[in-house]
Amino acid sequence: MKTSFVLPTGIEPLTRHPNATRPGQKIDLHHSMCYGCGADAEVGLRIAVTAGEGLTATATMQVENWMQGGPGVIHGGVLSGAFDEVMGTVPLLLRRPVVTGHLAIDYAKPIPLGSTVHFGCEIIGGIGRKIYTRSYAHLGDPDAPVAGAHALFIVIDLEQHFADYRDKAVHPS
Ligand SMILES: CCCCCCCCCCCCCC(=O)SCCNC(=O)CCNC(=O)[C@H](O)C(C)(C)COP(=O)(O)OP(=O)(O)OC[C@H]1O[C@@H](n2cnc3c(N)ncnc32)[C@H](O)[C@@H]1OP(=O)(O)O
Repeated sequence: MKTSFVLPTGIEPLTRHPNATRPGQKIDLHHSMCYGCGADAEVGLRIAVTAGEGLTATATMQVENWMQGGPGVIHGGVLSGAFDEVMGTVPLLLRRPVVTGHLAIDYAKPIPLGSTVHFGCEIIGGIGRKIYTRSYAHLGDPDAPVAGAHALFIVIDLEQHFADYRDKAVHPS
């Protein structure tokens, strides 16, 4: 798939954490009110990410009517959010919390409402706190991708990063 994302030189291979979620098992919820994965979110993508071998994962998302952009097809921003969620979850296989620094999406085909989007994702490697990932999406045939993505995630100190915002957090009612 065509992309203008340029990977830097010097990316080092990374290693799966020995206690990471086993292949075939769902990677634990980030939190239940998360727009990307939360079961209690008022509006959300409800994406479940399954660990694969090594530093890979898969996920699916149902394309619901509220996700419409152009007539009959998914909004590009929704797809972008889905890629962010899928790729942002995979660094949990390293047991390292991250936030997105840079996200680049390549849209190859329109995705109709009612589709099931299948995602594949892998960690390419890292440099210091920077973790590079790539992902692709298809509608059932992995040889016919409808979109692709690359992202740079930055490892954070979870407590420190959100310290100034926790009083704004919403909780399940
Ligand atoms: C979300 C909760 C986490 C829990 C995990 C559960 C997973 C659930 C899934 C969640 C999925 C959803 C996830 C979401 O949606 S996360 C929500 C969206 N993202 C954010 O809100 C992040 C906002 N940004 C920041 O907080 C800071 O800018 C961060 C923390 C990212 C870096 O600020 P910090 O002061 O700490 O570090 P630094 O500035 O020295 O940068 C460090 C290095 O990175 C390089 N760099 C930085 N930006 C870019 C860039 N754009 N292109 C290229 N490079 C970039 C930078 O040059 C440096 O490299 P080097 O000079 O050292 O070589």
